[in-house]
Amino acid sequence: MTARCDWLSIWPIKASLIISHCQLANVPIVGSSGFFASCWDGFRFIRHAPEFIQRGYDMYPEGIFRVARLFRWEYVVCGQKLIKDIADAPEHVLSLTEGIEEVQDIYFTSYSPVLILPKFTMGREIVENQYHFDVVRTTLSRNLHKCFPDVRDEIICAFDDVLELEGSEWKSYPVLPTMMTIVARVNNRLFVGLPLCRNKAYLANNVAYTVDAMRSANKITLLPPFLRPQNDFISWMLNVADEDQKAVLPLTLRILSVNMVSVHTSSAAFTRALFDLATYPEYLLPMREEVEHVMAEEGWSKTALNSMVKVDSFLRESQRLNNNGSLEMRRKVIAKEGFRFSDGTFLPCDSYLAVAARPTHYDESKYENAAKFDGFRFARERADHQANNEANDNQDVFKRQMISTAVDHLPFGTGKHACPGRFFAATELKAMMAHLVLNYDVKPEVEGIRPADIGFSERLFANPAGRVRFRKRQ
Ligand code: HEM
Repeated sequence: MTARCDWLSIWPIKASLIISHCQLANVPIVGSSGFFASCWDGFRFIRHAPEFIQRGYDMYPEGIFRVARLFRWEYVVCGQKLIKDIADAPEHVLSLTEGIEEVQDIYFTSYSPVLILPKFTMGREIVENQYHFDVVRTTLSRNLHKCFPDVRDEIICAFDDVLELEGSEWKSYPVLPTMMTIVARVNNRLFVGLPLCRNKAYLANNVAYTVDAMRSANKITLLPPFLRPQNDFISWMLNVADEDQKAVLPLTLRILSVNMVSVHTSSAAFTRALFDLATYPEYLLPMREEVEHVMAEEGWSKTALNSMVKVDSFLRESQRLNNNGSLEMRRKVIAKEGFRFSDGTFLPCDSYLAVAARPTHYDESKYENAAKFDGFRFARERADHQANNEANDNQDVFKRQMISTAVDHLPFGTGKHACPGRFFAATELKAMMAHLVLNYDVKPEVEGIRPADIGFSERLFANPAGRVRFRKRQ
């Protein structure tokens, strides 16, 4: 099952690259190895990627296989040990930025527009100096406690303004665009503060280009530091940016970049959780009771969210089953000397690889009844974990919370590039879910039917037309 190279002279694109792979990468192929047959597989992959990847996973659950894409091979990595090799590899060996650039020509991954758009529209500076990601990693996460009242305030106002519910009426909403509006407002309360975060033109422009953010940044940079407003992302960036990065345009591009990386991902995750809630309504009351109980004991705070173990478990389970697609953790080997996995498999420089995330999440050896939505599976595990630790007087932290990444739980990736925004995302989504179950009733548009994800190649998108009905809690 090794690659044959005789046809490569007529392969129009990247032939030299593929030739070098033929010579060096001794990795089994899932699909066909002949030229025309693998071209055909490249096309078939667009419609049947999940089947190809699942088939490979079933054959090599602890190994690496490759599948033909239109113009290249994709190396797909499975199993705890090898995923950990990727997780531990530094950017100058396995590059996330370059791994993602390739797929952008065809479509955006959920989190990657920020990583690719810069190359074409914002200049290399934003890619080469990613200090705004360090701000996400450090200051943003550190400020979540302090900023939580703002986040909560924005959640309440945004749900009120966007859902516009009166009395006991049920209203049906397309979930994805509705949640995108809410998430964009909540995120921007933290990124640029009031009143800009509620400015419709600004929010709408965000996915295009943020003219208003530019104006706002313009005004802010004109102010002396002690007059600069608030505790928000712009002010955190101003604290660490080099002098030449404090100008309006660079700051605006960074805000745009953080918006792009955060709005789509968080709204897609919440949309899917809502589809799950409408499909399995039996989870609503237990979560409502939990939120009421925690509120009564602790009030609304970031710390109180830690006690909402059912809400946390529900969101984690929803992410497990509804990942963005079959593959995650895309990388390109950029080290000239290539990359060797701990099992000895060698991938040459310029190889593209990714992890078989969805098959991992659906693997029966990793999760009991893996294909079944079990919203409180992690809450039960947490209770067991606590009971055992009390018995052993052991202070081990429970590692299956929404923010915990692992080689068998990859919605945020894992390792060196694990999503640094997940602490904010989890805070926001848990607070939104708590607010929702406390204040609204939810039911599906069509009883028993969950809006199907839209698949393209290995990607899965939350159905943008999928609707759910809401009314004020009765
Ligand atoms: C539910 C919401 C989110 C999901 C599912 C998600 C998912 C991901 C994934 C899968 C990666 C790539 C990991 C890898 O390849 O190893 C990533 C990277 C990243 N995410 Fe998120 N993300 C979310 C929210 C956010 C938010 C809210 C922010 C910012 C405030 C953010 C900022 C980033 C950044 C900066 C990176 C690049 C990290 C790096 O290059 O090392 N994400 N995210």
